[in-house]
Parts: sequence; C-alpha cells; structure tokens
Amino acid sequence: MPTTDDYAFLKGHGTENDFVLLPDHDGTVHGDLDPARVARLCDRRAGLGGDGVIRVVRSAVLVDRGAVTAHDAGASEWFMDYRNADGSVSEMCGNGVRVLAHHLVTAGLVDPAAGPIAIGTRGGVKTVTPLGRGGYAVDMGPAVLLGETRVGVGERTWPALGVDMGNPHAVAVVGDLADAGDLLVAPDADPGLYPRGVNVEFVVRRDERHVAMRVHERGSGETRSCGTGACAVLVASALADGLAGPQGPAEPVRYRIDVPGGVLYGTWEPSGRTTLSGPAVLVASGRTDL
Ligand SMILES: N[C@@H](CCC[C@H](N)C(=O)O)C(=O)O
Repeated sequence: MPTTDDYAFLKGHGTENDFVLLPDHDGTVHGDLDPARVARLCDRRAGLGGDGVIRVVRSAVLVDRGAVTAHDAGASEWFMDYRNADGSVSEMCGNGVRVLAHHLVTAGLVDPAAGPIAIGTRGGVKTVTPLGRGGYAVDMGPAVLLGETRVGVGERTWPALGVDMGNPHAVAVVGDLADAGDLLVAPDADPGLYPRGVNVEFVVRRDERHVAMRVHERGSGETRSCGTGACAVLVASALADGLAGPQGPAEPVRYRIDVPGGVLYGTWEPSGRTTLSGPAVLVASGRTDL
C-alpha cells in the first residue's frame, strides 16, 4: 500500500513544454494512473502545473500488465508512460522523452557512456543521445504522411498536411502566427482522419530552413512547444520547400524550428527517419499529496 512518502515527483521542461514526472519504477505506486489525478497534478493553480505527466516505470512492468505492447517496449528498460494535462493517454512526446532521459541520466538510472538510451513509448522505442550541456538528440522514427486536410479556428480555415509522428498532427502554414487567435479551444479538424483528436501546428517561414510555430496540443491546449509537432513541421516545411519527396529527402535536411518556449532543431534523413535536438531541464523535485 503506497503512503504519501511514495508520492515523489520531479518537475521539468523541454523548451518550456513542462511535465510532472512520477517515479514509479515497479508500478506499485500509481496503479493505472487515474486520469482525474493526472488532471489535478497538471492544474496550474490547484496542482503542480504541467502540460503533461510522465510516469517513470520499467517497461517490463507495463508489458506484464498488458498495458503496452512488447513492440512498444522493445528491449528498453524504461518506459515513458505519458498523459496529457486532461488525463488522456498519448503515444509520444518529443520534448518529454528528452526530459525523461535527462532524469534517468542525472538519477544514475542509466549510464550515458553505454550508448544511446532506449526508452519505450506507445509510439515505439525511441533512442536518446546526450549532446552535453543538457542537450539531447532523439531518433523520432519515420514520419508517416496522412495527406492533405484542413484545420479551422473560428471562421477561418487553412489547408494542412496530416503527419503521424507516433501521435497525430496537422500542420497549417499561416501568414502570421497571430492568425491562429488565442487557441483557447481545439482547432477544427477532420474527425474522419483524426478519430482520437489531433495536435495542430501553425507555421510561418522565418528564413531558409528556419520556421516558427505555435501549437494546440490535443488534451493540453496551447503549449510553449511540442517536439513531435516540430518534427511534423520539419517534414511539412521540407516538402513545401521542394527539399524532399513523400519518401524523404535525397540528403539530410535540417531545419531550425522556433517555438514560443525556445528553439528546436529537426533533421529529416533519406531513410525517412527524423531526429529532434533540444534542451531538457529539471527544475524541482519533492513529494505531493495530490
Ligand atoms: N508535447 C508533446 C506531445 C504531447 C502529446 C500530445 N499532446 C498528444 O496528445 O499527442 C511533444 O513534445 O511531442
């Protein structure tokens, strides 16, 4: 039976996409992670505040429970059990997986000298490589193109490209990032293409291979950054700029992606795989009674 002493947490962020981390190595503390509890933890006034919760748990625990597939866990020791701020489950989080890797390294739970850190996610295993000074590169896997679609905010609509990065995205090029309005409610999107909701990115060009984005995250609202969204934006931008075909580029294409909370770099490889680089920061640790 867990006590409040078990309820350890850490708080961290990647380009200000912020998360509550719940160490629960053997899955004995948080059970199935109640959605209402996640929402309370993420509440910015009555809770700790966060765009999502990451339960730090051994992959084998979730596989044994039938909570995730053996494919998603692969040979990883650690799993990113990710929840959005409203308690809903997401397959992947590109900023969160760097923050989790940083925690595993700083807590001595993995040896960074042993090579890239494999982390299980519901979007498959991701490998994270420390770059030094709190920077990490993540092999985000292939981007799967979902085709042309449309998104809307209020009366305005835009053409968008659907991209699956393990989780679903729609990327719309806009004239000005302010065109997306206050993003207090989820943009309109095609429920046929996105039966489980979608993360929507609005993009403007800044320079050659340099774009800026805002995002409305499924289950969390507007956030200061989204790593999977940045990779979707990378792919949509490279296609729009004629630097790649649907299968990927002939040579690696690298973009700088400015987000409200900082700067990310994404690379689309000829193999079709994408890599995301950016910072990971831990800001607090403690115990919560929530
Ligand atoms: N912030 C994340 C994505 C988090 C999950 C997303 N809201 C979803 O529901 O798919 C990122 O950095 O990728």
